[in-house]
Amino acid sequence: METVLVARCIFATQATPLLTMFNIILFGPPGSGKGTQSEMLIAKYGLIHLSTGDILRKEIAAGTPLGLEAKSIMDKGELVPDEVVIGMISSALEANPEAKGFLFDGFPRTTAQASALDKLLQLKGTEIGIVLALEVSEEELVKRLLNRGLTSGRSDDTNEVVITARIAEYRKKTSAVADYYQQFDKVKNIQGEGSVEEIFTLLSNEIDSRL
Ligand SMILES: Nc1ncnc2c1ncn2[C@@H]1O[C@H](COP(=O)(O)OP(=O)(O)O)[C@@H](O)[C@H]1O
Ligand SMILES: [Mg+2]
Repeated sequence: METVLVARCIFATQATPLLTMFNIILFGPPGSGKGTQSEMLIAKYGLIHLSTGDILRKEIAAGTPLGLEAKSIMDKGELVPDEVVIGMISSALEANPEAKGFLFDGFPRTTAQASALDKLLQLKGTEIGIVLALEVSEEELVKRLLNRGLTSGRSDDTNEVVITARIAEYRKKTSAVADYYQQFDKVKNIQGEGSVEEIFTLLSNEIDSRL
């Protein structure tokens, strides 16, 4: 027992070690801070970051057939078909057999994706540990996304019509994902307005309480 505690203290000065696999969904509307907080969380907990948006944008940049198909959908602020993103996540899970845990960002975006993810994780003998849902007002979301559009190079961030369509798509199809995980008592709502550090502390405290 003592040895374990000492080992934990040594590790704690660098990163918080995960003793068993722990998987997190960072949930919230576009612009709620998922990407920002993900970078900090993966560094702290040694998780593998799986952002379907980032993977799709890489496909677009590489000019692959998948990227071409995805671009026309994403430019309208709509969701890429379930089977496409589920396939991407399935490959990413297979490509990281040694992972201590995964941080899902921007996925699942529909309840069909959520139940597919549960099945994929079950096959690996693991599950979602917690769904952290960032709450941000619509006014603040639009402000942040337009601001991100000034530097992100993302065409879907520069047009307010597309931004509004993405938020509407979130309310129509994605918010139900929180209800899906609520039935398993896995959702924790987090105040997503405030400084990046304040929000990071709230997220970390929730994770630490479940480890
Ligand atoms: N706590 C925060 N306060 C203000 N702006 C933030 C905060 N967190 C993120 N942002 C900004 O909001 C925009 C969207 O954040 P991002 O992390 O990309 O969101 P998401 O991945 O959920 O779409 C970015 O320009 C980012 O710099
Ligand atoms: Mg993002």
